[in-house]
Amino acid sequence: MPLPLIKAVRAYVVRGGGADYHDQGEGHWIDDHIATPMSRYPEYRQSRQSFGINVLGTLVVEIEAVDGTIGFAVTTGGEPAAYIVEKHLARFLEGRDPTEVEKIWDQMYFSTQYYGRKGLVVNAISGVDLALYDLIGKLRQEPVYALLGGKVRDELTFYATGARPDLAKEMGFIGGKMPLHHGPAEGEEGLRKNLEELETMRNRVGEDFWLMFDCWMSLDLNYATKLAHKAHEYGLKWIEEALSPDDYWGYRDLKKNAPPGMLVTTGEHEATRWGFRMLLEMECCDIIQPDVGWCGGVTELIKIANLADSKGVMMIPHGSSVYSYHFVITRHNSPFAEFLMMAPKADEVVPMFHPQLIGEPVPVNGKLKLGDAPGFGVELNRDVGLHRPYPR
Ligand SMILES: C[C@H](O)[C@H](O)[C@@H](O)[C@@H](O)C(=O)O
Ligand SMILES: [Mg+2]
Repeated sequence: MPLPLIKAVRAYVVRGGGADYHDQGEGHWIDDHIATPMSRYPEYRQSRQSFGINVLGTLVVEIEAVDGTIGFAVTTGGEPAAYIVEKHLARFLEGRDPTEVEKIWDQMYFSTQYYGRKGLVVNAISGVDLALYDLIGKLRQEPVYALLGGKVRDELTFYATGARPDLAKEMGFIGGKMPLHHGPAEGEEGLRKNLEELETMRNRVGEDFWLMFDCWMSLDLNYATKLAHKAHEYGLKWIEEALSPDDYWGYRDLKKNAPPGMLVTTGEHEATRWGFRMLLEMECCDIIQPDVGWCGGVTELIKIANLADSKGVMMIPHGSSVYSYHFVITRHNSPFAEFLMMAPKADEVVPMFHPQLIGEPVPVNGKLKLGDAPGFGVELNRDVGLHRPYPR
């Protein structure tokens, strides 16, 4: 039974949290002296917003079918991504059958390959692809996880990312991923401070609760190797995104030299099956962490997840709210998921993409049973100040 054709594609931008979750107000843990590749410049060390981590804002993609049904999705991209959607990608959707996701993805990717391949362009493609799956689910009255082969487990289990893994333990999460606060530019003193923070949290959470460091691309191989070995004394479960996403050789060596039993993870800033094939075939990591809103969307994440599964590698998506939840629950090699603590003090569970998604589910006691509402099961909050910069 063919579905109603696509009538219109629209791209909006929104500021203030939501999918561009680094776009937060003053005093938020997510912008408090977190180590980054820019930390080598003291003026950009205290705040990631100072160098522009929140410069893009949220991209909202809406796809309307001829019967008036609307699918939508949000991701990081703002006005430049909206331009790419309206001026370049929309032509491959309007007038088409929404179920042609493979053909549409192929045309979006290869028509932009000369200036895209990763980053902003693939964020835009991802936003369109996610909105397509939301539309197909709404037209078929099925949740996206049903379109992907159905649940392989009854509920999702989460670790929490934030400044307070001790509070995350009290809230029922299986682990806490801490932002790394000091990079190589702060020398031995910074390394010592990193380890003191880890020791403090280990003493608060006990021996069995998972603790991880998220290094957000800030380290060099030598520092990362040293940190891994010293952190091993405190039972660090994994060291995440220690190096530049392009340094496949460094990740290969870090994984070889990491302490036995410590996991090396990366991938949130990697894109497409080709990027993840490189990570997998060079044996760069033990867990890949694509963001479904940045790696190419559901259509591409299916390919990425299957590549990882064929090599016995876990695929634990970077936190992206319902967009990763609907995928994770259908994958055997995704036994748990990430939840980003978006409360400023990481002391309470709030919806990750708040305030953009009406009905956005959150873990309770570290667990979540997805409902059977169509699509991704959420509606767009139209009171968030949607602006369409490139109307057609
Ligand atoms: C906490 C990290 O610095 C990032 O802000 C986070 O978004 C990402 O790296 C993650 O894995 O959640
Ligand atoms: Mg990360």
